[in-house]
Amino acid sequence: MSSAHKNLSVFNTEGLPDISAKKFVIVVAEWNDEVTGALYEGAHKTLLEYGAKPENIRRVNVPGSFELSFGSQVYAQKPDVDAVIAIGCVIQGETKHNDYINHAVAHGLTDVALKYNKPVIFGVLTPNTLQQALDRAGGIHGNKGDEAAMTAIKMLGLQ
Ligand SMILES: Nc1c(NC[C@H](O)[C@H](O)[C@H](O)CO)[nH]c(=O)[nH]c1=O
Ligand SMILES: CC(=O)[C@@H](O)COP(=O)(O)O
Repeated sequence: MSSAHKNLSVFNTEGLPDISAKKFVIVVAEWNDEVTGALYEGAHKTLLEYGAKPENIRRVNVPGSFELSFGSQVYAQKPDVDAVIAIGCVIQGETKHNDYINHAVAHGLTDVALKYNKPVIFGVLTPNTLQQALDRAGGIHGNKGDEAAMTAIKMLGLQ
């Protein structure tokens, strides 16, 4: 189902775990920072809204989305980190570069989550245009950052 038919900021909030003692790291790609900044704000706001403490949320920047996997691993390996949220926006260009980045990040983040047995969330937009990104970073389709944060919360409820 596309974001046009399921708003990214609307979710079922029944049965959520207590995250008041949970520690989160949000790794943010600096490329397309107009978009990634809005995604970060959405994720940060959502974590606070559902019970995380401000002092338990840390932001870390990396140059681009390709670096999200390594940046996430640096923090996922820390015993006191409960979940990592990776934030990025990879906009299609003239070449296939975006495809290589997107596939690398998707696989890389999955590998980190499985290696360190903790949630590592794919909060990466992969739009064709900047407008599609803006529509999903607090625009008409909601905020992917909200969704990424809620996903982290729900995955912590599995443990
Ligand atoms: N074009 C985008 C990039 N490109 C940069 C890569 O992510 C990476 O930093 C570089 O290839 C060096 O390893 N990154 C994005 O996040 N978004 C883009 O649209
Ligand atoms: C995803 C990218 O790195 C992209 O912005 C690069 O653009 P291009 O494919 O036109 O070189």
